[in-house]
Amino acid sequence: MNKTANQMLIIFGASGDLTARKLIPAIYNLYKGNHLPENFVVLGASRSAMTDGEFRRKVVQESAYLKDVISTEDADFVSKFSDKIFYEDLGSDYDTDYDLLGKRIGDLNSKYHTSNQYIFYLSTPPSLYEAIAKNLHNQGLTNETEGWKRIIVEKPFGYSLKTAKDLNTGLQKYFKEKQIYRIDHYLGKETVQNLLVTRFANSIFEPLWNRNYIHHIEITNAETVGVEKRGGYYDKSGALRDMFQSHLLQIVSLIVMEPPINSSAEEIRNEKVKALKSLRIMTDEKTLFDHTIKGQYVASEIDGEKVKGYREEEGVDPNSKTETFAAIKFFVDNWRWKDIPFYVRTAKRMPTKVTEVVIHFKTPHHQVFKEQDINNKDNKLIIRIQPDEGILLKFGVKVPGQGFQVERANLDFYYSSLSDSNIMQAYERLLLDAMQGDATLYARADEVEAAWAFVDPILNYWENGKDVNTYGYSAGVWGPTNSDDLIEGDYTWRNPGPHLVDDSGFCVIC
Ligand SMILES: NC(=O)C1=CN([C@@H]2O[C@H](COP(=O)(O)OP(=O)(O)OC[C@H]3O[C@@H](n4cnc5c(N)ncnc54)[C@H](OP(=O)(O)O)[C@@H]3O)[C@@H](O)[C@H]2O)C=CC1
Ligand SMILES: O=C1O[C@H](COP(=O)(O)O)[C@@H](O)[C@H](O)[C@H]1O
Repeated sequence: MNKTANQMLIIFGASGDLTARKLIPAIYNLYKGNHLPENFVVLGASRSAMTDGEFRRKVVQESAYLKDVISTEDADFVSKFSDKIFYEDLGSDYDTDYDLLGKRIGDLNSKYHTSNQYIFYLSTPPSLYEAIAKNLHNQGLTNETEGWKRIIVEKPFGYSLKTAKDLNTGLQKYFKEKQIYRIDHYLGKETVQNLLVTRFANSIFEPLWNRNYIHHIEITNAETVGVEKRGGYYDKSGALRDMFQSHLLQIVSLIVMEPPINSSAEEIRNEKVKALKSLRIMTDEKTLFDHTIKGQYVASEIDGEKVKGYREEEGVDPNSKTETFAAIKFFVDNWRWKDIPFYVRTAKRMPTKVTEVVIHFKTPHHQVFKEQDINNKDNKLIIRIQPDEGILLKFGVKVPGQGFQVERANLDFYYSSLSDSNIMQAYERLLLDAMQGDATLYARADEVEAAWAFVDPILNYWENGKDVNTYGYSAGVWGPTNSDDLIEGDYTWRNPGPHLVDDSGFCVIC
């Protein structure tokens, strides 16, 4: 394991939700797991007026996200952790001079020996990224003559291809690309990283991982929750920008990519960029009409409880056409994947929370056993990203008795069965990587732009095209009924339950 050097983490937008809900709990767990260096401090910065003590109380002692954890800890231990946290009020906006902030960073650096090594974490609206970068630069805080400097930026990284390019250009005026870490918390999930290992550390899958053996690929990302308190943000974003452009295209790139020559950040990211660039961009309205479906949840009852429709949510325009369901069919124009359809859907207010990838293999080219029905014909490899993380291979076995009746059996692996199943949460893993200077699990500028290049025409069509429908679906079902029509042939979406293997699943033949 790499050693983590002395450093300071400076969080902008520190008064916000992400800092309290994800960042400070992640840092706490890293501290507890002994992953932080001896000389390490966190400095929160935002416009809200707070003292160090008030900020510590907000994000540690009184934090709803740490309360349960710290209640079981020794008070001294918690207090030692709190002592590493500081706060600086930025004044009325993020684009004034940073003299006071610069001085505070300098003072903390001298007192706590953080070796002029700084990570700036931008947990603010993206419209502030360039101004923050410029002001840091003006303070000499981007200069690496003494100690490295890194900047982590949160999603959404852009609103379109153009805005993503503008953001890249804006940041690159003040930071070199190697200093910029674009976070995508799905890349911090063990099971997403395991896509690389499953493919490239085994010789049994890769020979089959192509158009000769794979019939189609299906990815489902479903959440039971609605937009919760983020209606204002979500209504301007929608499922395609919120989940598909970032997290799901990251997963797609790991499935599509060619083997990298080694596991370095640059080699892996080079292959991911090539993969994203090979997605066939849909330009004509007919293809966009046939291959994309958008939907929106309407009021319904789930388990006897009334659930609001999307348009009734706080912060949402009552006439909104923003999608809470998106399903896209697309092709990949390269040697490996020619003509193999990919189906990806993401949605809120689904029956269960699940993210999984299903690789559907082709049926044997000659049918020896005629009794096999369509659902039992194809071998499937199901890679469960969350929850009940694991992998399931479905294959045909003979039903005992006369004749050759074929049924499906399961070969399964669960992460929970590993002896060291203490899986680091995504933000912990990603923060630790950035602290150690490993950008493998962060998106590079060209990667983000390639993803936007694919998504932009769909968004343009959905926003301005002819005959675009936003189909309603009741909260608690698997989206608009016509979303099954997207899938070619006799196939439908696999609508999974909360567990990798469903109720009938643990028997050998099922
Ligand atoms: N919360 C989450 O689960 C996730 C968040 N993100 C991203 O992380 C970033 C931060 O998110 P989150 O903490 O939820 O956001 P919040 O709105 O809760 O916090 C952002 C902070 O930024 C400061 N701020 C400055 N200008 C503005 C402005 N115009 N509008 C709102 N806040 C402003 C505010 O602090 P002050 O007024 O004190 O300066 C605020 O506390 C965003 O880019 C978001 O998209 C990404 C994934 C998940
Ligand atoms: O980035 C986001 O992700 C969450 C889903 O994350 P998960 O780790 O719980 O799968 C989603 O709810 C949110 O809308 C989106 O902004």
